[in-house]
Amino acid sequence: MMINKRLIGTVAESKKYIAGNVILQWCSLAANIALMLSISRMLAELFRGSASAQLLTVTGIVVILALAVRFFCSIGAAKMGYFSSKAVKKTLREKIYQKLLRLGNSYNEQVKTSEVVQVAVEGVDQLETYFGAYLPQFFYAMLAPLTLFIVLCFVNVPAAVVLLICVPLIPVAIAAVQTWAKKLLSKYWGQYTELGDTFLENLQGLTTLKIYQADAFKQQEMNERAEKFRKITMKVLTMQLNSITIMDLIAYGGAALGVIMAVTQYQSGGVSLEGCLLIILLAADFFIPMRQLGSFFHIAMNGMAASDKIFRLLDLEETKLEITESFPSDHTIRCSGLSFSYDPDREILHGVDLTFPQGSFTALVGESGCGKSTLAAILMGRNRGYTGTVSVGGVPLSSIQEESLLRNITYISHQSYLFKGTVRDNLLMGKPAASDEELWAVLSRVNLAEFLKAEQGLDTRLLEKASNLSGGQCQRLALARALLHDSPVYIFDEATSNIDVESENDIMREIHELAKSKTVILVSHRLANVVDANHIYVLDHGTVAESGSHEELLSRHSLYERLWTAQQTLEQFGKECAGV
Ligand SMILES: Nc1ncnc2c1ncn2[C@@H]1O[C@H](COP(=O)(O)OP(=O)(O)OP(=O)(O)O)[C@@H](O)[C@H]1O
Repeated sequence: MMINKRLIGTVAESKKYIAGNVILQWCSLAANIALMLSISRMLAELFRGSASAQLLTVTGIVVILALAVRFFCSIGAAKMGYFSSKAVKKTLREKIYQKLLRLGNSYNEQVKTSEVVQVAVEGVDQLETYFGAYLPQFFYAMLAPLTLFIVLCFVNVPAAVVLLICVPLIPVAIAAVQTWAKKLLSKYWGQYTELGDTFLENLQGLTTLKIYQADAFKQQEMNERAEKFRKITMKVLTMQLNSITIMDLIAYGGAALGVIMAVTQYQSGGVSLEGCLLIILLAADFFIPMRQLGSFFHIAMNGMAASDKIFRLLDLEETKLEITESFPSDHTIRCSGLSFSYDPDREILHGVDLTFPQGSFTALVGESGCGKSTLAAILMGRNRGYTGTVSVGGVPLSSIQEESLLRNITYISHQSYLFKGTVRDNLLMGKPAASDEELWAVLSRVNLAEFLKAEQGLDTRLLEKASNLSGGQCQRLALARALLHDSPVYIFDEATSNIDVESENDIMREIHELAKSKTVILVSHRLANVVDANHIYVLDHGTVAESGSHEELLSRHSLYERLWTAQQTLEQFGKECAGV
């Protein structure tokens, strides 16, 4: 009945709160039994006309005491539920976070970021109710009917037996609905996320939709999806309401049966008037806990689905612990027979051999989709499932600790991430101890100092993803941060794509400057940027088509020369058009 031992074991701390919750609910039940016992005795005496003032006083005291116990117990139980939920949220979110840290740089190979966010936020929230409400109710729903059965056995055994037998009919009814409900719920969640994705995409691309007047069509598409979702939501609600009706029928039917039993037993002299009244007053209590459990059932189902997702994430294979090597001082990088595929049936790199000597300036060029960025991601430790060897100073890349690798190789792509905050905050990520003078010096190198001086200097605020800066300014700032990082190896992956010529020239000038003292790997589709490289690898469909210096490659009259001529013609044409 949806009790996941592994899940409970994972949040062991919650066990004591669940136990506390059950004990408090049980105390409340005991107080209720005392209350009903006292009331039924008083009613019987009143009926007989022999109620004494003393009995009325004692009943009054018992009523007040029992109500007070019930009040404090229900507050206590709610508190226990809260503590248990708190422990679950804290423990599971910490575990997910630690797992992500252990998965490291390459976590994206195994799980999508959106899934991690969904699991860590919504998934954990769903388990909060599972631990805080469903689990305590599950145990209490077993304990309560047994307690009442024992008490009523002292009053009248046949009535107690009939009531106890009727209780399991509720879980049987729940189990009958479960198989159908599971299928329906998984369909419901599928449509829910699908609708959410479409809605978000259309909202983000609204300007584009307006430009191409495709918004009406997209609206119609979204309406159709929303209508499908409405229908399935109604189905889920109908299923939930129907199952509640079935449970109510069993619960109140069972209680009515108990009442009938009590009355017939009273008529046949099998039970006293007090006993008969007590059975009538307590009959409903036999079923209420199980009925309550039934209404938590749907929450528990969602909790189970969420826990499956959480464990799938927690069970992902991790980087091996024996990875202990530091980044070697000789940082010549060698790839030999390197092959890589994202999908098993489509190989992207086919056994390439490349060398990036220490202190050299090497370029990777080739047509779009030939595998340049894939190679850069392998060198950064983001793509791990390769075959062949990649080594740094003779040490396999896979045995170098990720932290050490990232401290020694700085990667700058065309979409460098800048965070919301000040320019200073972003720059200090590169070198936390840097002084303001150092920050200004590096900003001057990337030609950003003047612009920032006209703003609020280092305290200039950046919006999320630096949306208040131009593309060129973002890249200059990202380069400044990378220069502060001061690592022996730099990889520039199309770092000057989609930016203005002036920014491109500034950035390229700095890259050339950097190449005098560091190992620089430059991935670029624009060949004019790689003319000065010591060595150029030309990739073609995942293989090294040719390599050499710019002059050597031109003299071969092969692929490089063809790409070079095509680009030169295009750029010349562009200049002429601009001149006209
Ligand atoms: N995450 C991914 N999953 C599956 N396939 C991918 C993934 N990333 C890239 N690819 C595929 O791998 C091939 C090489 O992509 P890569 O980004 O390395 O090329 P590139 O040479 O850097 O291209 P560009 O110059 O256009 O950036 C492409 O065919 C692309 O479709």
